[in-house]
Amino acid sequence: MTSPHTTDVSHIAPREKAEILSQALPYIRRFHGKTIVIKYGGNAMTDPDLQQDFAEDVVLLKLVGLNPVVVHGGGPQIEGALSRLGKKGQFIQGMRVTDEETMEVVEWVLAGQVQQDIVGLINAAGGKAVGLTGRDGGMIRAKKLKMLDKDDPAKEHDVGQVGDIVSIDPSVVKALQDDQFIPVVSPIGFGEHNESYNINADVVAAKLATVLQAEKLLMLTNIRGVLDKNGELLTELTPRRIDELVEDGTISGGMIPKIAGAIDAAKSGVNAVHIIDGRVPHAMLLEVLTDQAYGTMISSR
Ligand SMILES: Nc1ncnc2c1ncn2[C@@H]1O[C@H](COP(=O)(O)OP(=O)(O)O)[C@@H](O)[C@H]1O
Ligand SMILES: CC(=O)N[C@@H](CCC(=O)OP(=O)(O)O)C(=O)O
Repeated sequence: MTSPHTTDVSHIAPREKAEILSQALPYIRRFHGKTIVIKYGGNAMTDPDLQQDFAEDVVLLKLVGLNPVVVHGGGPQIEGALSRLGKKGQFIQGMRVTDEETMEVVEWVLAGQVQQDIVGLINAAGGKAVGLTGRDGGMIRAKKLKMLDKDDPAKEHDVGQVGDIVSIDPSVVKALQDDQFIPVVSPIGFGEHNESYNINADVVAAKLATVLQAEKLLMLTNIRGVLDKNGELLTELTPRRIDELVEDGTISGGMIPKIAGAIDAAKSGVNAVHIIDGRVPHAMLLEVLTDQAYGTMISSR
């Protein structure tokens, strides 16, 4: 019997199943030993069945010889915790304005709850996940983000303890990978005086992919990819086209830091950068192990 969320494949004959599996071989060979950074967005992780699929896919990729590194978000989960405290999140250009109390909530929700949920699911699926924040192993050094208004650069917004990445030392991630662990990273950095910073998870994923010289960066979100003004999926985007779409307001909100991170990673040598729909079961396997193109691919030029 299949579990309620699993697609029923009992009608497929064993020979056909074997054929389907064997078609993954060229991809497994191509990506064997390569690092794949997966940004798991807070909006993509709201369905428990999809979460389980996600964890199983991460384990499968690891067991066939790839090196997945998960960077998770948790925007909606932070929002839920804030509202229980009677607070409402405020965003400027896709970044959460983070006062001291909000920072405490962010650390607690991301590192204490979301990260540990993902670690538990991956471990239950047969992997060996280890949760980390940017503090662990001195991984993510940050400073206060200076945010200039996008329309009037003379104007500055105070977004509180939002971090701008100063440097990433990936040695702890590499050490874990070498020992067959799957790192699960929360987007929290530390400053000169040991203060914590809230960093957008897309920004962390993109920078980590660059520093690790990852083969791929997959950003799983709650939408088909980047859409144009008419709601049509844009399957490939260049930096120039992206500038136009941000300029005319087609790209807004949480898509701004995502697309900015995606361009940075593509320009810095990450071979393939994709924004894909995390609501599609096994979105990651489809993208990595089949020739099917999904979502939006961001090119470097
Ligand atoms: N042009 C666009 N195409 C697609 N999504 C967009 C666009 N502009 C803004 N968005 C918004 O960006 C959201 C994805 O960003 P975000 O909510 O931060 O997701 P995540 O939690 O996965 O990081 C979409 O759900 C959509 O509301
Ligand atoms: C500075 C900033 O905005 N940090 C984000 C961190 C979590 C995140 O990025 O979550 P998603 O990937 O689900 O959007 C926040 O506080 O919501």
